[in-house]
Amino acid sequence: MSRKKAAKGKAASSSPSAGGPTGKGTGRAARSSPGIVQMNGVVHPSRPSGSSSSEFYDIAFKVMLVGDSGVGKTCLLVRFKDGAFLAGSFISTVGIDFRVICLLKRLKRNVFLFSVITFLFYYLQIWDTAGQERFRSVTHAYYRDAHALLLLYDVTNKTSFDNIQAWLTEIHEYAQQDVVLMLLGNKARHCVKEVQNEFGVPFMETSARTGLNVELAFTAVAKELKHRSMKDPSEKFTLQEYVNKEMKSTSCCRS
Ligand SMILES: Nc1nc2c(ncn2[C@@H]2O[C@H](COP(=O)(O)OP(=O)(O)OP(=O)(O)O)[C@@H](O)[C@H]2O)c(=O)[nH]1
Repeated sequence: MSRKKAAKGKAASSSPSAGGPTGKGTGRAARSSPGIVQMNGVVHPSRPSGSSSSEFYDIAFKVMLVGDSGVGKTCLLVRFKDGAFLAGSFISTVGIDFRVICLLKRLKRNVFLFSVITFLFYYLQIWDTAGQERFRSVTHAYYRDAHALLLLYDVTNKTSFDNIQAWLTEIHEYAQQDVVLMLLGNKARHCVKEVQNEFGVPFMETSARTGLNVELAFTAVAKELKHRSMKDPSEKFTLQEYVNKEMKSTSCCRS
């Protein structure tokens, strides 16, 4: 169990399969009562009451946060899940931990003369890994069934940037070939509208401290995963284009 999480009373897991549901349509297994989804001790609001279950379906994806120790993986996850910044002394993650986050998408369809609103639930099972070298063999085991990887570096720490290539090599070796990959430059101090990167993977800057682009990073990955799972070739979606468009349309200069 992660010391960091233990200190904060969060659940942790010790085996790659202990996380429960991943993959399309399996996110319902741990629902305990109407309105509540409980997965490994983490409780989330469920579907709106009074709605027919046939109107809904769930998709669960396993997303992993990887990158050097101290780049802000845990803080990014906490910012996304709780909307707060973990300030204070830095306690490194030990091993691996995960949290389940429910994203709700409102879909409007026209059926005859009526507009039908349905809700699509995505369960993102987000795994926070230890960045320290000594835990690398443990985290490799979890890459295999990850649907998406968010690779973080710290924009204020050149070594963490220099290590990206090594991380990419590792990812190509252990993760699935079609894994969704996104590079995040965390601890950004300014609003960055659009940045190119030399690694040929979708990229954006984030700040767990201010919240800059944090939600966008996760929702963009969820959208890409959803798009792939729908297998609808008529619907074109490009992760980098989506991110660039969203960044242009939002006023993100908050740091
Ligand atoms: N200024 C700033 N500091 C940050 C940001 N994100 C994280 N930090 C700080 O960076 C330090 C490391 O953050 P963590 O989230 O614990 O780093 P980690 O990547 O999970 O580290 P490991 O668990 O060792 O892999 C902490 O002191 C955080 O407060 C950010 O966006 N801006």
